[in-house]
Amino acid sequence: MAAASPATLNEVVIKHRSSLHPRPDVTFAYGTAGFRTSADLLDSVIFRVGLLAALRSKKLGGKVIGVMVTASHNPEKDNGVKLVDPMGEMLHSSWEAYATQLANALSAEALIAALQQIILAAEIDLTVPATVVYGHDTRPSCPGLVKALEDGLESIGVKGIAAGLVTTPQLHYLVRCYNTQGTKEAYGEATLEGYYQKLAAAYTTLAKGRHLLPALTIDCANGVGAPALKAFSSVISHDILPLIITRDDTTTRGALNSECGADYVKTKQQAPPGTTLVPYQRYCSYDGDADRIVYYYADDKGVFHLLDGDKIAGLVAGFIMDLVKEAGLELEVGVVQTAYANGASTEYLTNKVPTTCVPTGVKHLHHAAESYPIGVYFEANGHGTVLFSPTALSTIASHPTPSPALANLQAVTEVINQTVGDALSDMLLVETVLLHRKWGPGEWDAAYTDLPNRLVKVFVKDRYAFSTEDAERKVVTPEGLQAGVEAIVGKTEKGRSFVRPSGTEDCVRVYAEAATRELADGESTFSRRRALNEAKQAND
Ligand SMILES: CC(=O)N[C@H]1[C@@H](OP(=O)(O)O)O[C@H](CO)[C@@H](O)[C@@H]1O
Ligand SMILES: [Mg+2]
Repeated sequence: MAAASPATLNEVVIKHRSSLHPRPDVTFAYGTAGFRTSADLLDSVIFRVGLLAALRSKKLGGKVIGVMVTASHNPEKDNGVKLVDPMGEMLHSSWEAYATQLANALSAEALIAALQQIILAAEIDLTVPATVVYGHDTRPSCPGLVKALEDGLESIGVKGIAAGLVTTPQLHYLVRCYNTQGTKEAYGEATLEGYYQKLAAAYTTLAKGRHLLPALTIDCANGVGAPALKAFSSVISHDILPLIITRDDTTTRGALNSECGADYVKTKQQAPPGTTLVPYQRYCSYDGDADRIVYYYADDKGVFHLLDGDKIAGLVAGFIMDLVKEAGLELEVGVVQTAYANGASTEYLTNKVPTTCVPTGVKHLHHAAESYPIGVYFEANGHGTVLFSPTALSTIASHPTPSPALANLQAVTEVINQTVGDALSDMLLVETVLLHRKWGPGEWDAAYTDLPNRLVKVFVKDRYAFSTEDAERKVVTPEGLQAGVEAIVGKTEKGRSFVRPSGTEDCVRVYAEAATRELADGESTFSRRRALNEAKQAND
């Protein structure tokens, strides 16, 4: 057992170390994706995140807390950091304000005062030993920022466990493994090798006796997904999972997320330039930290088709429902989406399963999915996973009648990363369903046709002038804007449009969909103009 820590902060050490990580003249906010901005502004923030992670671990009785240094799909010059709570979930929202408070403390003295306030407010016993595991993506700014994090940890007397280069979902996996080892909820071995072996074993079970699909081509966004996927493919037989790994250049400066990756493909609705799509072959793209995935293919006319998070949710939910039924179990499957889910997907899903719509951000989806025995959640952009409740897991494990469906369901619980969306693990689940259904991308896509849609950014003076309700589907302020949007939507066939402030960028997002491309474009133009007009008045 680790020795107890001193009951007070070593203020001299913290002040001195903090002076080595001076704060720039910028206001920071811990948002939907933690702190994320230009990498050259983050040194002080990450030093302070080290302090906060240690406090969080102490608060939770010494449970292992995770810190991931990444800026996901952002350009290479950016970076970011987020904290991971003990079961591999996002930092509890009640602590986001503490993170913001520490990041914005103006001086070393103010930092100490902020720490003391948090210790008091959260009733933290400093004598509890803390453990923090941390990892990073492939950005060139990571080594320096990780050093700042280690300085933060050391200055509060915490050693930390370096996980090194990892995907975001691998870090979440490790955190959960550390905190559950030796218990009946043991999630796996707390090593990358353990992660790869767990997924490989589950997929091997699921693929057994099935006819192989042609190779899947993966665009790794020139990010950390590339080394992870290579490590994974070395532990699984190529005969079971033939892969063609592309966009795997993690050394050329500027290559990360540049004209490739899940965000590029989803936003541009096209394959990365230079990719020749062979009709009806499967392609997928990860994002820069490999927690998102989208699939796509070309039909025989060469037309591009996107199979995004909504399509994955539909595919996966249908498959799991069938397995549950075949295994003779009674477990409800529910799907969680956000307002960005294509209206056609929502219509398709609500006819089959209970669905919930929640505000943008994984923490909202994850939380809502926990209320179902089996909760499938996906953002349209490809971030999502499947959660099995403890009751569902024990029902599956203890079911008295063995069957292939039961064995497959059990393997699905292992192949899917239940801590957070995981491109690699989601990919294995999609491949599983296609194998079992004997489907190519065309058959998968046939479930429903997406309504044409448009997502645009609107730059306003103050995005905080925009507030929403009804899971962000209605804008409350600026006043009058919602009425304007509704007037346009009312006149549009299958029209739907909403306006909300982004939680990660300094802009307002406008989404519109309609029966035809022309109508969707027109609707988005009107909504955008209305948003600009109302914002002008609200911001003046
Ligand atoms: C429309 C869209 O894709 N929004 C993204 C984006 O959030 P915004 O609040 O829209 O900036 O970043 C989030 C964090 O990565 C992600 O969860 C979300 O889906
Ligand atoms: Mg990501």
